[in-house]
Amino acid sequence: MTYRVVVIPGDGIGPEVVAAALGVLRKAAAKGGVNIEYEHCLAGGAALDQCGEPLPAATVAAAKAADAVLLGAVGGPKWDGVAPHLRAEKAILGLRKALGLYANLRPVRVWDALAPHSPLKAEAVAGADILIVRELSGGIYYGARKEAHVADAPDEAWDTEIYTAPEIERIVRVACRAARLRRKRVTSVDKANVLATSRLWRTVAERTAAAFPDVRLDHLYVDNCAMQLVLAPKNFDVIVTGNLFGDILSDEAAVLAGSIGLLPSASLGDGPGLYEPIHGSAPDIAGQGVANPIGCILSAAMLLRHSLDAKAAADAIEQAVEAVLAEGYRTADLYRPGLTRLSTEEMARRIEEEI
Ligand SMILES: NC(=O)c1ccc[n+]([C@@H]2O[C@H](COP(=O)([O-])OP(=O)(O)OC[C@H]3O[C@@H](n4cnc5c(N)ncnc54)[C@H](O)[C@@H]3O)[C@@H](O)[C@H]2O)c1
Ligand SMILES: CC(C)[C@H](C(=O)O)[C@@H](O)C(=O)O
Ligand SMILES: [Mg+2]
Repeated sequence: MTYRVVVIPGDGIGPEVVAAALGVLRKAAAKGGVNIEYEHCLAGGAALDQCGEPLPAATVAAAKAADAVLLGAVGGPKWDGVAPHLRAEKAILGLRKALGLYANLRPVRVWDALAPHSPLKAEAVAGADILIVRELSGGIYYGARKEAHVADAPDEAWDTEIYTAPEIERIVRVACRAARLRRKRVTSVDKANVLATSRLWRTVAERTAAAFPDVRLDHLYVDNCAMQLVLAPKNFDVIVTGNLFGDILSDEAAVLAGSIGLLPSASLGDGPGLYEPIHGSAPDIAGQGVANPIGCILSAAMLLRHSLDAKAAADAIEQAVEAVLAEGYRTADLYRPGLTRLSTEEMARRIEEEI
């Protein structure tokens, strides 16, 4: 059979890391006998420039009809002044909603070769291996808001956080199932000392996890979690949390790994999955060929594993990344004297060769 993958390069470093990841994906798929047809689509600022809207209907239709979507990143200062409904970031939020992607898996793995790169103590981060399970289709991202174009000088704005019990149940189930395949611990993160949504979250998390007696559930307030993540990252196995807290904690956790350019993600629902690095369009380094493509490359590995049932090809990519890092190859974000510095494209080619 032939799988269909929609490719959305997006903006800034998006097209650079997606080109790199596609080379690696093609190599791993060819070696593993996985047939893939690719269709390139527009979203974000690139779509706004070409079609006048950040998420064209054709992109949504193609994504819905595909087996999976690989996305780079969207947004950037060029489009920051547009009306709220035209913001490039709306493309991501719209796509997640249209595809019903409620479970965002953000694995944070500290590769042995990179522990010394962390600004934290190498012995504190070495071996840390955390899976952040972020609720992706609800919460404050999608609640009602009062919003006006800043150009109209509004004097008030608000956002609303809503969570329902079924939304919380299904994401906690995802976390518990994932924990069963790992170290059987789930930390649910909320702000239940202040927020009503968090108090519901905590109650429903307890109730849901009771059906997984082999999994140990504990709770942390998000402010404490932010601190514990950098103090004692090895105490975490699976973290399950809401949309906004998951967004923030995953960028923080990238510091453990050494660079945000390393972290992949899978966004899953009942249809095609969306795979993207957790970083943004990095306008400060776009166009220089220095972006770290590994987050996007590992997202392609997650795509193979979760949407194309191609575990061996996914493993091959992850092993190649580990080997290339162990051999001392680094993009600019992780470069140190004595190691070998590679461009975005060179890093991708090195990983392809390793496969
Ligand atoms: N999924 C997405 O498309 C997504 C995610 C986050 C941010 N954004 C958008 O991206 C734009 C820029 O956001 P930001 O600057 O806050 O976050 P960012 O993640 O783009 O960049 C933060 C910092 O990390 C660095 N960085 C990011 N990716 C890197 C990589 N692969 N290799 C090396 N360094 C890397 C950047 O150079 C920058 O210094 C904004 O418009 C934002 O809304 C999009
Ligand atoms: C671009 C933005 C909408 C997005 C989010 O907040 O979900 C990003 O930060 C992410 O982490 O994927
Ligand atoms: Mg983010």
